[in-house]
Amino acid sequence: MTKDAILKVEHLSMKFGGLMAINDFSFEAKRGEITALIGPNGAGKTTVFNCITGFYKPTMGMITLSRENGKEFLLERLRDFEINKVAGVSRTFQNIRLFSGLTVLENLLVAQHNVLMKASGFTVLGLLGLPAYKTAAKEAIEKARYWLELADLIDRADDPAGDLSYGAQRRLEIARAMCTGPELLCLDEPAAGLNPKESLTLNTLLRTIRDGGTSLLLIEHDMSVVMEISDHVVVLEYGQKISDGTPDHVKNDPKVIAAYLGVEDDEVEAIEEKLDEGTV
Ligand SMILES: Nc1ncnc2c1ncn2[C@@H]1O[C@H](COP(=O)(O)OP(=O)(O)OP(=O)(O)O)[C@@H](O)[C@H]1O
Repeated sequence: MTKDAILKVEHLSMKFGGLMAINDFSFEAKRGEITALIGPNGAGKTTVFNCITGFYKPTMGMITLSRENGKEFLLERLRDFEINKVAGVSRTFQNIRLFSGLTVLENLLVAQHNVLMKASGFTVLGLLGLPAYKTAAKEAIEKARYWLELADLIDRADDPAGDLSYGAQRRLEIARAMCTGPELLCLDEPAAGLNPKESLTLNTLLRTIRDGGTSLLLIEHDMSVVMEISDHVVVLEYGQKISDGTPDHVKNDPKVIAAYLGVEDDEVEAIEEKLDEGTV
């Protein structure tokens, strides 16, 4: 059975003044898969992410998110908080954005603030006495503990988030995003700055998230992570798609090799001709 697309990006363009950062870019992310968006520095990956998650309004194009219940949302028409709350898309950023003075557990409870406030009826009395609030608070703690276990952080639950190692802080950010119950999780360079052991722990966490039914879209420079865990890789160069397929397909695509090595277009064509002739 072919998987359906959770995210469809069609003819996306984004212009900054005279610079066409993204130029007629289309791709799909399938439900239940890890899709990686890769490309050399300045290729436009973060810009695409910012368009999907509502931080930028695209100059042109359509971004459709299809939820599991069949509801569809045109993300370019929603505001960033609606993309999270209504369309079920969560994201992390290149720079870690935790409350470093709060404990690890508190960071995950803050992420569930909306659910808790709703259960309180938005009143102080509600916070103190409503059974609905007590139930919601208990569920929020259970959910936080569940994600702390999976992120291998349960032993650090009561420590300030700022005391965690860099790799552990990255996992905490991902756990925090998962506490909002997304259908699509967008990760901006989750492996940046991690040591090899932390990278392996991250890979396990990301696979667990996918196997639990959440689709993932990630920007990543660390090819060991991309090739190891991605089901599907999309390659951008100068705001345009140059390759799209399985990790093996992309890894062997002369255009991708050329983009990363800085080879000229005519040299790529020469390599492609040789590949077609079977002489390389
Ligand atoms: N807010 C902005 N205003 C003007 N130009 C921008 C803006 N954001 C990005 N750009 C430009 O758009 C192009 C794509 O940048 P982007 O950050 O999306 O690339 P990237 O692939 O994420 O790069 P990196 O891998 O280095 O993070 C670059 O030329 C960048 O300078």
